[in-house]
Amino acid sequence: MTPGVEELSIMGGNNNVVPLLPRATVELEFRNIECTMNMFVPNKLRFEQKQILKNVSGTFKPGQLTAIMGPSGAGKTTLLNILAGYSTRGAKGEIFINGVCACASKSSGRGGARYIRQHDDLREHLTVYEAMSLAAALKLADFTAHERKEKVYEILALLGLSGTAQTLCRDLSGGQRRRLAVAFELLSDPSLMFLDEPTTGLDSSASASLIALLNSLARGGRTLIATIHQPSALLFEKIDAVYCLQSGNTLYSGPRASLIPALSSAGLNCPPYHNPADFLMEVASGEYEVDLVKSAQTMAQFKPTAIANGSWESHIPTIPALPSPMDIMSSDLKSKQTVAKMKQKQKFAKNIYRQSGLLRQTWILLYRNYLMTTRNYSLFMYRVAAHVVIALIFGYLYLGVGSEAGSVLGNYVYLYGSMLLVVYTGKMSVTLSFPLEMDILRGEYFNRWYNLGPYIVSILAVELPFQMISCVSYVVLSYWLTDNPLEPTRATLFLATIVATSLCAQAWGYFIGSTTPTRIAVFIGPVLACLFSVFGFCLALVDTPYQFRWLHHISYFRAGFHVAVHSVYGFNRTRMHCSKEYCHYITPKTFLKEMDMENVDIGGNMALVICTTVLMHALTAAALWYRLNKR
Ligand SMILES: Nc1ncnc2c1ncn2[C@@H]1O[C@H](COP(=O)(O)OP(=O)(O)OP(=O)(O)O)[C@@H](O)[C@H]1O
Repeated sequence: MTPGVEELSIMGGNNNVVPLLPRATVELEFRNIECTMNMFVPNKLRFEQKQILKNVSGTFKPGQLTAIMGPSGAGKTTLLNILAGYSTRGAKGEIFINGVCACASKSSGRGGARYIRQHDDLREHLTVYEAMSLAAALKLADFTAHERKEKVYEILALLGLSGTAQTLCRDLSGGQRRRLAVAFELLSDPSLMFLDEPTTGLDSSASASLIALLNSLARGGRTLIATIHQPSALLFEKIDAVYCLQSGNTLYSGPRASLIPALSSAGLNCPPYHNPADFLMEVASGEYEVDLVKSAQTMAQFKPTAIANGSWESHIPTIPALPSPMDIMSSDLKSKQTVAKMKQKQKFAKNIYRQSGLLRQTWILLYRNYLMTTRNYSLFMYRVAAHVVIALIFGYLYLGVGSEAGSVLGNYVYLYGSMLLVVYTGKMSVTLSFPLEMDILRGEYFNRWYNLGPYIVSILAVELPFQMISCVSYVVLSYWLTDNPLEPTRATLFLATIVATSLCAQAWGYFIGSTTPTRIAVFIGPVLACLFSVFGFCLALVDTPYQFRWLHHISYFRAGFHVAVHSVYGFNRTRMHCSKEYCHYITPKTFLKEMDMENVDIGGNMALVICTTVLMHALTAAALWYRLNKR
């Protein structure tokens, strides 16, 4: 199959047409796709194999909007995910993009495919224009700022979103959210687009306008494939081709216009004035007592020439089609200026939709995070306020214990409590929030907005300072209230240890959040923090059973805590003030000796904390890469 070449244009609101490029059309063919998953059967307490797709084949053509239909659980999303390369677990078979074979089990965007998921996770605190501009900056490296701006406005106009340009994404309606999700991907003008249930949750008018839009995009030469549950007759008319699944088998594959005649050929006659889509779903759900395997075979042999004179669909009202980008261009191409502009663009047609470089991506993502943070600073304020409140409470409970020889154990508990606090806040804030971020990251990464490295840097560049500021606000206040030594070396070392340990816990939080489902992460995080905290606080190394000593050595909590205690009582601190008759720990050295902290290797312990932090971030990056690339 030779890819056709289409010339497209999208018109801006100001009649200033920026021609889009000659774009190869994509024909997608798939053969013998199977999908088998291992499912845990609780009653039998074992895994069993479930075949979700059974040898399905078909072809999706450019210039058409194809609907994958079928009853719930028929395998629509599974097929869409495999075809898009979005999730290919358990898949087998062959997929051909313009005749070039790609293994179905390989997870990657097929032929630059874009995938729009059912849950359009948007960056809620950006306006529509900001979100689009930032996406354009990431995706369109070779466009000038002016061209990008023009293109953003053109696409917003095309999708009927011009009026919402300054609206925050969180305030958009369901239909507008879906259209914005499509708008993001149109920036790079993909030839192949997959949409998972784009109309779910929309009312009939929003669904109609979205399907009309998809139809007009398909007319521009794109191959559009969408899973659709049960379209109304009005929506169904806007669909060009239907691929119907029934329990993992193909029931019907062909033009929408041939559906009813094909069903008739298998003895399944759609009642007059009945929505053909509803009828198809009733057949696929087994409401008619027919052998569906035989019916599917008969329909597969049906030749479209047998279509009746169209009377079967004459009762369906016609929706006026949106002007397609092709139509728009054909009229505007008359302008010489436009042709010149197009020729100029054609020179670098192959690279025009090049993703930005890594440094630029980092910069754009940092700016995006900065914008979102400034709009949603309450979260940051709550976090700092919580640390300040705890500092005041601890400061009040342990007031002045740091300078008093009789209160050394009280101060020891304050130091332990401080360490525990920063470890928990550092870890849990990201352990729980990162899984929410995963979904949106998965979508943007799959659709090639950016690389993983810049994304991680941009996230850490916001989270690290947040946690540092929170820790500093806690330490400064509580350390002062507890009257611990204010000598610069001791105070700085204490602060540095607390911050470093908190950041290490945060790195653990990222690792747990990126590798475990939230339900498991909520207890794995605290359990690990608790386990590590035991070593070094209540349990000296000599008292630790041999089989657990490795935990003592790798515990970042122990390392940080020992340095913190040493910074307060070590470095030959002189005798302390004793307001009682007898103070056992009047010499700080006695206390350190009894706590098995007399010889703390400051450098070694700090190195352990820092290396663990780096290691956990590296493991998080590796885990994320694996999850995003091996789907
Ligand atoms: N990861 C999985 N492990 C085991 N079974 C799965 C998995 N994902 C999907 N399935 C099963 O595969 C079948 C098809 O699922 P799929 O989501 O593709 O159906 P669908 O046609 O899109 O359904 P719906 O319209 O309800 O979304 C279902 O029975 C589902 O339980």
